[in-house]
Amino acid sequence: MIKAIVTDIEGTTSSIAFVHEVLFPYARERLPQWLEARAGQPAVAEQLDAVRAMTSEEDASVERLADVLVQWIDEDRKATPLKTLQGMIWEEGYREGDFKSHIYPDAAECLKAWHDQGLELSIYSSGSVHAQKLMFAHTELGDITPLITHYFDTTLGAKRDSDSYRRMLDVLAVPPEEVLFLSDVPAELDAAEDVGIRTCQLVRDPDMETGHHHCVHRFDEIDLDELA
Ligand SMILES: CSCCC(=O)C(=O)COP(=O)(O)O
Ligand SMILES: [Mg+2]
Repeated sequence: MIKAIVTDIEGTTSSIAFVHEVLFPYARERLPQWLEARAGQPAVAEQLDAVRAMTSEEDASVERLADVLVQWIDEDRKATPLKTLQGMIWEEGYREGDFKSHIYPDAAECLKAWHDQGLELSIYSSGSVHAQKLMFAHTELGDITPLITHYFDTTLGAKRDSDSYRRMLDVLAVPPEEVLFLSDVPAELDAAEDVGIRTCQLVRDPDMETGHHHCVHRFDEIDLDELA
């Protein structure tokens, strides 16, 4: 019986277009000036040092690091310091009312119904935990955060690495066969399946790559008994 559900965000609860056409450009456009103004703040300086370490450019200027980070945005790199900085910039966007986040109505409705049935709901995204909380607090359909227990990001490990799901199970403290992971990316589902987690692929777009996992188009097509 499924007792805990963990869901991906981009392409699963929320549209890829919102992430790639609203969030990423918002951060990309502001990042150079934003960094120049805040590079001395400890929380920002820590991330810039992490980028220096990752690129082996120990003496890189803030301007150089901004170029690296913009390139990482363009390559959709899931690097933890980039994701942390993006979350800080998006916080300003949400606060200023520049955008609200997208969530598919079927996802919002099912998360609410599953929560009301007593299932424990968690998120696993490459976006930072801070960015995830902002995203679910500011959806077009209201604040979804009261439904969510755990948030996992790349500090857990990469989403295509089975060890990340092993660590997740330690936190969830639920046997793997009682956990369902939802994602639009077969490689992420493969990694979860490797440790015994049940899987279901969201295929929001007919052109999506599929694997051998059970597929649905919407959350309300998910039959928890069938997947148990
Ligand atoms: C927290 S919303 C921003 C999502 C994001 O930055 C991203 O890279 C999407 O990754 P996901 O693992 O949700 O596909
Ligand atoms: Mg995804």
